[in-house]
Amino acid sequence: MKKISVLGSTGSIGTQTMDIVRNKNDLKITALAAGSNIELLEQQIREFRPNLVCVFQEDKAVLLRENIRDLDTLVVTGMEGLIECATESEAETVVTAMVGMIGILPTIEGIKAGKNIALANKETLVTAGHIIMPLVKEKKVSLLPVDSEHSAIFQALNGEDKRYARQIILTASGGPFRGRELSELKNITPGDALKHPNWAMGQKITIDSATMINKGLEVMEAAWLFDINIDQIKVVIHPQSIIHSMVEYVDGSVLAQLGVPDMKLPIQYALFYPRRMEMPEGERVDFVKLKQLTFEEPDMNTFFGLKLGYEAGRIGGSMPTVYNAANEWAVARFLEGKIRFLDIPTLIGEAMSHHKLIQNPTLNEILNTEIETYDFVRGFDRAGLL
Ligand SMILES: NC(=O)C1=CN([C@@H]2O[C@H](COP(=O)(O)OP(=O)(O)OC[C@H]3O[C@@H](n4cnc5c(N)ncnc54)[C@H](OP(=O)(O)O)[C@@H]3O)[C@@H](O)[C@H]2O)C=CC1
Ligand SMILES: CC(=O)[C@@H](O)[C@H](O)COP(=O)(O)O
Ligand SMILES: [Mn+2]
Repeated sequence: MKKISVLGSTGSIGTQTMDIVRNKNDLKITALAAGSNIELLEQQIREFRPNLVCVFQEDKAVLLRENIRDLDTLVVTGMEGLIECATESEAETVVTAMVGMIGILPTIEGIKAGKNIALANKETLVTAGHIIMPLVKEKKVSLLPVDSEHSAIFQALNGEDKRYARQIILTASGGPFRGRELSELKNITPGDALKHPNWAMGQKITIDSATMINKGLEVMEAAWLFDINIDQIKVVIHPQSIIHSMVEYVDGSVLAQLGVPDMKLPIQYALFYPRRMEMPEGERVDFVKLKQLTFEEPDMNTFFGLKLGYEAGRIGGSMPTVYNAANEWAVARFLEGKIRFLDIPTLIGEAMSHHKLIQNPTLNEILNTEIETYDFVRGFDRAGLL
């Protein structure tokens, strides 16, 4: 029986993780964490009976404590509470499925406590990969990707000598605006951008897919996970999202992982690796029905957020934090209807140009860079410069 803690249990990855736990006898939940959705969290607590839960928002934690006073589950709150869930004594693996840089500290503390990590929260690795990857080695824990592309790359590298990998081919759906010109993206609404062609996901990552900033983040995530140079990672548009990514080797051989677009497979693979578990109710790839798989070059002029992602990754240091923090701020404002779609990559570019690079930032410097970037983009917006 594997015991797991799920941070972000009420979200898209979190609820799919709970579906897997529900269908398998060999997983037990020991801790759960969420931001504020105590209604769903209470249902999860009553079903899975964890020892510990965290609700980040303090007033909601007070309410939840009251609502589950008939149970033994302990309710904690805030960043301390998230860290308690990440380090819960019985948990062997922590599923990091929170959205955003809030995941950095709990992930680091989980690793320090000897927990294996099933990583969905890509923002953590993008901003603090230089701290997390050496720590994973030092603590001899595993960090397995949940992100579909990175799970595919992991599978395509499995059993191979990585020195023979010539490049990683990271596939991208292209999002709902694939093929559009820059001028056609001016009046995009949140409703338009939330219609991903293939994947049902949380709002933030769905907007990131529409701007292709998700792919910029994923290029940096892959560089950390597979210890490979940014320029050995090539993004290719594959609108069907059936090939989840590929590795090309020096002899010209290309290994790919394919599957229907369903996150249950990479989540389950990360939880049970190296075992492959039955996915009984899962849909299968039917090549005859599919008929064709197609590929295109990404349009980095229209989707200039992706170009900025490569730039941030090449520069390194604190620049990926600026890229990520400006994006987190801008996506939240776009969803509130406060800024326009193209303001998202514009703000990232402005924040990157303004930033004074820190080469090898400490954790505090990363968190300060996040705050400074928020201040900068907020000020840029307030000054009417957008
Ligand atoms: N969805 C997907 O298919 C994929 C997602 N990812 C990555 O996985 C991560 C999660 O994405 P997704 O599941 O879509 O996101 P969702 O928005 O659906 O879920 C986010 C989760 O994080 C929780 N959360 C937010 N803020 C806090 C906080 N301060 N403290 C504790 N918990 C918090 C939310 O709780 P609450 O509900 O209470 O607000 C919710 O449980 C992201 O990094 C994303 O990029 C990667 C690949 C695919
Ligand atoms: C499911 C998953 O891993 C997402 O990151 C997905 O890849 C988003 O699709 P895009 O390829 O459109 O960014
Ligand atoms: Mn992905």
